[in-house]
Amino acid sequence: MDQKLRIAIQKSGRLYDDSVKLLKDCGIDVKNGINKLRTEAENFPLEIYFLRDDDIPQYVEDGVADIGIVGENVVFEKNRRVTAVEPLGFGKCRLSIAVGRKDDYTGPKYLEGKRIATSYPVLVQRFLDDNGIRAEIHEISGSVEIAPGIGLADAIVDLVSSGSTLFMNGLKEVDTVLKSQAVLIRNGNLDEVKLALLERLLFRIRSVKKAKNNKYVLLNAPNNNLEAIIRLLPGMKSPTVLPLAEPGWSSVHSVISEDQFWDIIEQLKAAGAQGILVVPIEKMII
Ligand SMILES: Nc1ncnc2c1ncn2[C@@H]1O[C@H](COP(=O)(O)OP(=O)(O)OP(=O)(O)O)[C@@H](O)[C@H]1O
Ligand SMILES: O=P(O)(O)OC[C@H]1O[C@H](OP(=O)(O)OP(=O)(O)O)[C@H](O)[C@@H]1O
Ligand SMILES: [Mg+2]
Repeated sequence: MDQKLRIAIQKSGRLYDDSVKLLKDCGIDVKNGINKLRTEAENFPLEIYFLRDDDIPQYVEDGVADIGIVGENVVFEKNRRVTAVEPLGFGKCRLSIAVGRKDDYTGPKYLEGKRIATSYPVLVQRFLDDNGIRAEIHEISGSVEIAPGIGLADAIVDLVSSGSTLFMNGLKEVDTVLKSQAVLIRNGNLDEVKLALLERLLFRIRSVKKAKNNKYVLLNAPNNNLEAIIRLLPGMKSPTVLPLAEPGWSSVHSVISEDQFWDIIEQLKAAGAQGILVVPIEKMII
């Protein structure tokens, strides 16, 4: 039987939708029957295990799964011997310290002698050690934001993205212990066949990521300023330039990265570009 790469992803929760979508965007069909914890992709040699995210680093270290998708926060907390191969750009959050809205946090020293509730005792202890602080850690597995309000702790360390959970519970974010996003991790001892499958998958993941970070741009440029406009547009090799039916004008096609996008568009307009169309890219193979 041909070997399959075994991937562990979260069964349900914050990373589930994006993990399945990433595989779909890579052209891999994942059929997840309700409550089915294991499935096989139809068009790629991939077997998918649906697990609690906390367990994924251990499964990958033990080689029960070859690769996994999990938050960096969990990878660092669990401290398993796995290799992070690719950041995935979703599940972005931060592990932050929060205290009561009226508390006067002055810096890490504020935590000296205090009680801290968290689901991340390892990362919190490391933060305390790095800052030379002694404090009492209360490990709880969820609903951490409730702890100060019910007298269980003076401060918490928990995941934050919009900050609305903290706000709803009368807390404020005062310091960040770790910034995190979902990553692809792998077992350290994959054989050649598995490594080749991983390379195929990674190639697809990188193409999908690149496409998300870039836009296809089409615009009309006056020929008398074409050189200046082309200089603003690097493109994958160089921009495509086609003559328009109207004399004196050209159609210019190119690719712009998301982070430079608005800057370049403003400069293009200033250089006389008109009818600028911006189109999402589905895959980008370089
Ligand atoms: N508010 C958030 N915004 C963005 N990403 C988040 C947020 N909260 C958590 N994450 C990321 O998603 C991961 C999974 O979060 P989730 O809350 O679903 O975990 P969980 O409750 O521990 O799930 P499980 O049942 O699998 O143990 C976290 O480890 C983190 O990497
Ligand atoms: O800053 P916010 O956008 O409010 O997000 C923060 C919340 O998100 C996560 O919980 P989640 O909603 O995933 O629930 P869970 O802890 O029950 O898994 C995290 O544990 C926080 O409680
Ligand atoms: Mg969990």
